[in-house]
Amino acid sequence: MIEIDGITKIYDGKSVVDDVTLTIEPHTVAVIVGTSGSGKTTLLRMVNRLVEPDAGMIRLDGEDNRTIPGYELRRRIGYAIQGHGLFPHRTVAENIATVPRLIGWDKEKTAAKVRELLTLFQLDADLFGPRYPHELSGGEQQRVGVARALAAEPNVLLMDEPFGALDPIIRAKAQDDLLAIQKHFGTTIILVTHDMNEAFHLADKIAVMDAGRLLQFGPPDELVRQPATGFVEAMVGASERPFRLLSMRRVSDLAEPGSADGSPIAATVTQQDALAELMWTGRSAAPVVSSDGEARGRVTLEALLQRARGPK
Ligand SMILES: Nc1ncnc2c1ncn2[C@@H]1O[C@H](COP(=O)(O)OP(=O)(O)OP(=O)(O)O)[C@@H](O)[C@H]1O
Repeated sequence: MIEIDGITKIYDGKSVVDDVTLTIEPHTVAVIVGTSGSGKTTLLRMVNRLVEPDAGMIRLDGEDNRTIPGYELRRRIGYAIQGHGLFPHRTVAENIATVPRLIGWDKEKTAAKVRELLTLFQLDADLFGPRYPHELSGGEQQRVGVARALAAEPNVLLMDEPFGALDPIIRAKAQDDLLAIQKHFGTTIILVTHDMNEAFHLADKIAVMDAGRLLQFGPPDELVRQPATGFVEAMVGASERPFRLLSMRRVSDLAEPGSADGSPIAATVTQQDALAELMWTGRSAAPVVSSDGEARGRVTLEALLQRARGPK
C-alpha cells in the first residue's frame, strides 16, 4: 500500500503539488491525469524520492519512505519514463541487469531474471539480449525499458508517460502487455499519462490533478457518474458526450470581450480543439483572432467547460 499523506512541493514560492492525499491499494493501477504543469511528474517522483517534499509524508506498506535507504528504494520501486531512458552503450541484457547488479545479485540469478523478463515481453532472449538499443524498434525499446524497471522484482512501478512515444496500435498492445505483466507479478503501479483513453484502459483508480491540487481520486466509472468538479467532468468525458458537443461548434460562438495572455486561438477552430489547447498549455483563457488576424476578444476555460456540460 502507498499512502500519500498531505504532500506538498514548493518551487519558487509556488505549491506545484499542494497538500495531496491519496492511498493506493496493493496490486492496483492508479493513473494520474491532469493539465500540463499540474504537478503529476513531481508527485510521482516524490514516491521514490527523486524529489523531496516540503511537507507531508509518503508511506510504503506503513514505512515512511524517508527512512528507507536509497538502494532499498531502488529495489522496491521500479521507474519507467517516456522514451525509455535506455543506456545506449549497454546491451539490452546489460540494461535490464542494471538494478540487480547495483544491489548485488549474482550473475546466474541476474541472467535468469533477464531471460525471464525478455521472454515475458515476447522478445527472444538469445536474439535481443546482446543487441544495443539502437538496433531495436521503438516498441521493442519501450518493452525493454519496462522490463528493466521490473528487473529487481519491485513491489511498486512508477511510470511517467511510458507509452507516449508509441503510435496508437503499438500503444494499445503495450498497454495490454503491461496489464498482463501487472497481474503476473502483482505489482502496484502509478502511471502518469495525458491520454484519457489510456487512463480508462489501465486504471483501477484515476487521480485528476489541476494546478497542484488533487480534484478527485476514484474508479473510472465514479469519475464519469459523479465528477467532483466541472474540470473533472470535462477531463474524463474526453471520448464522450461533452467533447462531441464541443467538436460541433467553433470558438467564434464563445468569444467574449476581453484579453488573455499567450498565443491566440483562431476563431474558426472547434471548441474541442480550443479546450485541448487550454488544457495542454495550462491556461484559463486565450485570445481569439479571426482568419485575417484581427482580435476577436478571448475564450475562457470556464465558458468551454460550461458548453461541454451541455444545455441546461
Ligand atoms: N526542478 C524544478 N524547479 C522549478 N520548478 C519546477 C521543477 N520541476 C517542476 N517544476 C514546475 O512545477 C510544475 C509542475 O511540474 P510537473 O512536471 O510536475 O507537471 P506535470 O503535470 O507532470 O506536467 P506535464 O504534463 O507537462 O509533464 C511546473 O510548473 C514546473 O515548471
